[in-house]
Amino acid sequence: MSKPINPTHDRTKTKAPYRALAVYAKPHTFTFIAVVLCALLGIAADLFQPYLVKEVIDDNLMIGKNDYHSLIMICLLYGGLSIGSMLFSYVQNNLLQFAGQSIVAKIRKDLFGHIFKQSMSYYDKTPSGSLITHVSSDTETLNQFFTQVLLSLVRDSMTLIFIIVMMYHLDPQLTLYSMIVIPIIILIAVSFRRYMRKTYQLSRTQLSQMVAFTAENLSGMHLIQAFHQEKEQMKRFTERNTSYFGANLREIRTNVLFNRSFDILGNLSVAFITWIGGIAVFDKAIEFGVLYAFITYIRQFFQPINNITQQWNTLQSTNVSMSRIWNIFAAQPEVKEKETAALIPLADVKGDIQFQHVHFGYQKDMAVIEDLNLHIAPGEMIGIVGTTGAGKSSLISLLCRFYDVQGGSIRIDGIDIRDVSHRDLHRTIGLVQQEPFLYGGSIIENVRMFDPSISREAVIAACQLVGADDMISRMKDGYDTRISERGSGLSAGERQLISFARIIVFEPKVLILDEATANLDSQTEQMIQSALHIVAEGRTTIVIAHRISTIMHANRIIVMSHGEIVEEGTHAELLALQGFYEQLYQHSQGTQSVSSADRDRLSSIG
Ligand SMILES: Nc1ncnc2c1ncn2[C@@H]1O[C@H](COP(=O)(O)OP(=O)(O)OP(=O)(O)O)[C@@H](O)[C@H]1O
Repeated sequence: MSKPINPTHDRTKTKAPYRALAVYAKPHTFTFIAVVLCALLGIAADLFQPYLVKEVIDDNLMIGKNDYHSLIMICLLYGGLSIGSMLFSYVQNNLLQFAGQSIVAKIRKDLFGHIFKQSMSYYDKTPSGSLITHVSSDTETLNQFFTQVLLSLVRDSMTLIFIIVMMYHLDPQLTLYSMIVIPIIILIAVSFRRYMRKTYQLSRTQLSQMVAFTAENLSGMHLIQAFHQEKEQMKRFTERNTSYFGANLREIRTNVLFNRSFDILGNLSVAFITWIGGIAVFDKAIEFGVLYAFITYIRQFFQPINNITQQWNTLQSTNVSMSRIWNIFAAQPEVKEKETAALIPLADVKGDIQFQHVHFGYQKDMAVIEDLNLHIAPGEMIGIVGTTGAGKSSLISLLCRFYDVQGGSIRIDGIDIRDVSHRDLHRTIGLVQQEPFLYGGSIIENVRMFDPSISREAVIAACQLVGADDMISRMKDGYDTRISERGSGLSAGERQLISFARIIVFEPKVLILDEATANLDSQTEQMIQSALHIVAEGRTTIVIAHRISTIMHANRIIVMSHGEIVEEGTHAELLALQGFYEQLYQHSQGTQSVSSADRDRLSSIG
C-alpha cells in the first residue's frame, strides 16, 4: 500500500502533485506493465491487418496467381488478428480501470481524512460546497486521467510509432511526404493549448461556484422560505447558471474547432497521398497494394493524434483538479496536536477549568476576548450570559480547542489543553449546541454515535434518564426508527433530548450547553431543564443562555460584554448589584426573551 503523502513539501512546484500521484500509482506498477504489454500486442494485431491486405493484392490478385489456399489463410489470419486485438483491448481496459479506481479510492479516502483533521478556521474560510466538489468530481477527474489520458498516451503514441515504422517499411519517400503535416499539427496544438486551458478553468470555477451556492441554499432553506427569499435566490442562481452555461459553451466550441482542424488535416493528407501515390502507381514506381496499405495507414495515423489531442481537455482538468486537491492536502491544521500529547493523558479528570489571561481574535488584529480570567471548580455549574457578540461561544470554542488561544492558557485539572491529545480533550468535554447534529441513521446509532462498544441497553437507559424514552417508544420502530438527514423528522426538543442522551452515554466530565434551549418552547425547555439537572450531576457544567430562567439556578453566573467578564456571582448577588445583569433580568421578565437590539442597548448600559 502507498504511504500517505506529505504534500507540504514541494508545494510551490507544479510537478509536485504529479510526483505525489506517482506515489499512489506505485503499488500498481505491475498492472501498468501488463497494460503496456496488452496495448503493444493489440496495436501489433491492428496494424498488421492492412499489411495482410497489401500482400493479397500485390502477391496474389494483381499478378493473377489465384492461390485460394494462401487467400483463405490470410483471411483467417486477418479474422484472428481482429479477435486478438479485441481481447487485448478488453484485458487492458479492465486492468487500467481497476488500477485507476483503486488509486482514486485511496486518494479520496486520504482527502476525506485530511479534511477531517482541519481546524475550525479552515471551515470558516472554505465553503463546504467546494469541498464537496473536490472530494467527488475532482477525484473522478483523476480517475479519467488514468483510464483515458494515460491509456491514450501509451496506446496512441505507440500506435503512431508503429504506423510510421510500417509506412517507412512500405515506402520511405511517401512517408517523408506525409510527415509535412507534423509541423502544422504542432502549430495548431500550441496555439490552441493556452486558450483551451483558460476556457476549461473558467468553466470549472463557474461549476464549483454553482455547487457552493446550491449547498449554501440547501443548508439555509428554512431561512430562505421564512424570509420569502426564493425569488431573490432563484435570480442569484440563474446568474451563476447562465455564467456556467456560457463558460461551458465556450469550452465546447474551442474543443470542436480543435478536433475538426485535425479531421480536415487528415482528409487533406489522404487526398495529397492519393495524388502523389497515384502518380507513383501510374509510373509503376510502387505497387497498388502498397498505395492501398499506405492510405489505410495514413488514415490510422490521424486517429491516435486526434485521440491524444482530445485528451488535452482531460489533461487540463487533471491539472486543475490535481492542484485543487493538493491545495487541500497542503493545508495544515492551525490547531495542532503535540507529538508529546500521548505522554500527557487526560485521565480521571475532576473538571477543574482555568482560563488564564486568555486573549483571542478570529483575525489577528481584532480581539474578541481580551485578558480573560476565569476559574471553574470541579462539579460547579456556571451560567454565562451577555450581549450578542460578547464572546460567549468563542470562549467555549477555545475550551474545546476548535481554535487556539493567542495569549494566555486554558487548563483542565491544571494541564494546558494544548499539551493533551484531541481525543482525550474531546472525551472530557461534552458539547450540546443550539442545533444538535443528527446523522441519517437509527436513534440507537445517533445516541451512541456509531460506537459499537456502547450497548443498546446503555442507550435505552440514557434515554430513560433524560425523559426521551416515552417519545421514542411512541415512534413506529422505537429505538430503531431511522432519522432522516440532520434529524429533520423530529422536533427541536426531541432532537435536543437525543443529544442529551448522547452526553449520558459518553460520560464527559465537563458539560457545555451553548444556547441548547434557545429554540424550544417553555414547556419543552422545562423538560430539558430537568434532563439537564440529571446530566449535570457530578460534572462541571457551563451553560450559555440568553434566557435568564435557564441559568438562574447555576452556582455562579458570569456576565460577559465585549469579550470581558463584567459581573460575576449568584443570581441573588447579581440582582443585588443592580448592574447589567439586573437590567437583563428585568428585561427578560418583561419580554421573556431579549431581542438582539435590546441586548445591544443594554450592553451600552453595562
Ligand atoms: N468564525 C468566526 N469568524 C470570525 N468572527 C467570528 C466568528 N465567530 C464569531 N465571530 C465574531 O466574534 C465575536 C464574538 O462572537 P461569539 O459567537 O463568541 O459571541 P456570543 O457572545 O456567543 O454571541 P451570541 O450570543 O449572539 O451567540 C463576534 O463579533 C462575532 O462576529
